[in-house]
Amino acid sequence: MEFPKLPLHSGSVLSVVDMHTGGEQLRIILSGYPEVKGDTILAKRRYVREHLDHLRKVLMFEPRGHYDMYGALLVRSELAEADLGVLFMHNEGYSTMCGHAVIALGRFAVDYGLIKTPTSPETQINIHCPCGLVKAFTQYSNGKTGAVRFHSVPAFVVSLWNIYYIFKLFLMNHLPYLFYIYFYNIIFNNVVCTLYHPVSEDLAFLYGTILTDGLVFCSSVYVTEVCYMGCQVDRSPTGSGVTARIALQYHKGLIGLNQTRSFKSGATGSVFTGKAIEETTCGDFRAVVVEVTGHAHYSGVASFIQESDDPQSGGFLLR
Ligand SMILES: O=C(O)[C@H]1NCC[C@@H]1O
Repeated sequence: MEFPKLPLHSGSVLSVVDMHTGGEQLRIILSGYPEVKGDTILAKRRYVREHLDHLRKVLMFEPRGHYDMYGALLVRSELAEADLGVLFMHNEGYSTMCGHAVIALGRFAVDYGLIKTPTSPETQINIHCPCGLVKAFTQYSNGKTGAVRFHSVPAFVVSLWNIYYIFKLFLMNHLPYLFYIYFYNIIFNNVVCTLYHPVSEDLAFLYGTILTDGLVFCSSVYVTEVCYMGCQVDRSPTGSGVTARIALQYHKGLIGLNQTRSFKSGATGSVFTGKAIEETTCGDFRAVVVEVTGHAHYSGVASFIQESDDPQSGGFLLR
């Protein structure tokens, strides 16, 4: 059956590539955004929050997205060693680190030619995130990209570049979605503390809560649940959450350098691995660099439009 061609739409078109990492969606914006101003990545993050937030809602909210949608906007980085800069977005605003997005972008950067001469068996991609420079390494052979591992920014206890609360609750797999939302609300409404970050005030906020199965003493597969900002539930084991858990386990002496642990998402069963690879510092804190590995896949390509007479074209959320 042949369909007639749609008439041309007026207004701006936002083009995207959709991927997912262990089930967690990433919408990568290809075109349609105006120039993002700012001399640094953190200034650019402030700029999009102040001037372009309507576009985040168009792409993250319904009817084009949904409550748990996640997005990445590629921007120029001020760092000479960066191959690309990225701003992350979700239902509430703009996060500072996102591991599942870095894993997806590791493939995307090679497949979409952002890296001019990819190397085998791995290609390094330096991704400038708001939290700092994250090095991704993408498996690449015979023109095909595969698994991606990345080296985090320094992670430390009691706070992290992305700040997480970690709870041991001896959870069973696959608890109802509403349970996580309920738990998240209890934590976020009752935990009160002042957070400090040695590098930038922009990074001093509570990013998420992690519910764990409590299996810290053995190396079997863990269950990790994350209810993060805006009460979204991550479908993947959460790259920054794995970073936080490895940093905590290293800090407690439960693991040594280069000891790999596996983390399974309680939501979907997808797995990331993580290990501490180097001791370092962040301000006065003793910190570690963590390597996280996972797989991402493509799920779609789309062009989104807003019709001028559509009262809901700016997006809305339903839970
Ligand atoms: O993998 C991660 O780090 C992220 N996934 C969604 C929320 C977190 O930033």
